[in-house]
Amino acid sequence: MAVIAVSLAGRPYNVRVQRGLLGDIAQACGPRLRKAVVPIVTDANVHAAWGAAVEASLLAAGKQPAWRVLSPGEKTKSWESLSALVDWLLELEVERGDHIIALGGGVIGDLTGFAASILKRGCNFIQVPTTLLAQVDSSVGGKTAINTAAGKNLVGAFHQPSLVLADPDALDTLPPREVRAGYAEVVKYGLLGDAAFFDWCEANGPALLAGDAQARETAIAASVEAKARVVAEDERETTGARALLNLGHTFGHALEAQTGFSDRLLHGEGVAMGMVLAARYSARRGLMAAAEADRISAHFAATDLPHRLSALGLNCAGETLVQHMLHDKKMDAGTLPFVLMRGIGSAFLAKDVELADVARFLDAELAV
Ligand SMILES: NC(=O)c1ccc[n+]([C@@H]2O[C@H](COP(=O)([O-])OP(=O)(O)OC[C@H]3O[C@@H](n4cnc5c(N)ncnc54)[C@H](O)[C@@H]3O)[C@@H](O)[C@H]2O)c1
Ligand SMILES: O=C(O)C(=O)C[C@@H](O)[C@H](O)[C@H](O)COP(=O)(O)O
Ligand SMILES: [Zn+2]
Repeated sequence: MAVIAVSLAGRPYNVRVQRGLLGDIAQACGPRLRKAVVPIVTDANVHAAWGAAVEASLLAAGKQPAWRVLSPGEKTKSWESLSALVDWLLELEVERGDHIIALGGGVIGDLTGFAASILKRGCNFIQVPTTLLAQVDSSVGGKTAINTAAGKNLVGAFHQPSLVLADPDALDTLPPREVRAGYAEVVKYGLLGDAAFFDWCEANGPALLAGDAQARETAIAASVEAKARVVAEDERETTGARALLNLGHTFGHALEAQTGFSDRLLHGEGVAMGMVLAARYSARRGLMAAAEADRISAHFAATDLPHRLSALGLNCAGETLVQHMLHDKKMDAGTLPFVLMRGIGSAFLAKDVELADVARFLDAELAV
């Protein structure tokens, strides 16, 4: 069990990592659930797996869950879902001081957090992440968003939850492919700033993916601690510190867009591929030893995550991927800063990257 504080001036909150939390959710939320009716947003898979346990806990505490069960998948992060969700919350007469519960993966957390941010100019919400990705990354830090036709997370807000409840047992029902996708974001913390944690991933990643409870808890707590530190330093991604959490994402989001935000490539899979590309591009520019980039690629090969661009079957040119990148939120006065690496554990923001060079690099990667 771990409790990690996200230290934001005036709005600190805790992330509780504890087995069995889902069956004890009413207790864990405590007086935050101040009314008899508790709005819970989830998706159909999560509801089928964990709805009964959550409902039993609430009923035992004299609460009545009001369920909003959405379609699983990235396409649910849309204007349509947002609009319908906000209308539903208004019908429920949710007040600013109430807490909306987001029970699910990053899709549910991002959408519900965004709805909470705009409802009555800002309502409380509690993140109850049920995927590895959401437990190690998306439930913490307050980035909320939907996708639009132009790209990924292009409409959203910074809106922090008031509590995060991460139950590692929730991962028992998560499909292995989703566990692997979430694991990519775990590895990210090692690559961006903690070489020893990457060593830990190499040694323990396979056990984690095989279901080792101790490895999971260790990875979740270490990841949340790393993210909480960065978020406390640069909540709104203004100083450059938080931008490092975007390692692999400029490439990854372009790949997600090119594959139509579909099951062809999950977010975490795109990030794994994107981190390999960031490493290989860093090596190409002489910033990082090629052997280090190969080591990253080998770890994703060993954990069955994407590591070769040509294997994705994209059937497009590098320039097409670069066009997607032009929508990246890091774009600044016509230039796009890239998170590159000087080595494993040493990511930095490079502001001198030429997109034409990135397109040539991607053409070469698409060809091997
Ligand atoms: N806000 C952030 O800081 C941040 C960080 C990383 C990723 N994200 C976003 O998160 C999203 C990806 O999140 P995700 O990988 O959690 O995907 P997801 O929310 O789509 O969940 C993955 C799949 O697992 C199912 N599922 C969830 N929990 C389950 C459980 N316990 N048992 C069985 N099935 C379960 C879901 O129904 C879905 O089919 C992307 O949109 C990404 O952009 C946001
Ligand atoms: O919390 C952050 O900051 C991150 O960048 C975490 C990422 O894993 C996450 O996918 C985030 O949503 C990407 O942010 P974006 O600003 O590029 O949409
Ligand atoms: Zn991500």
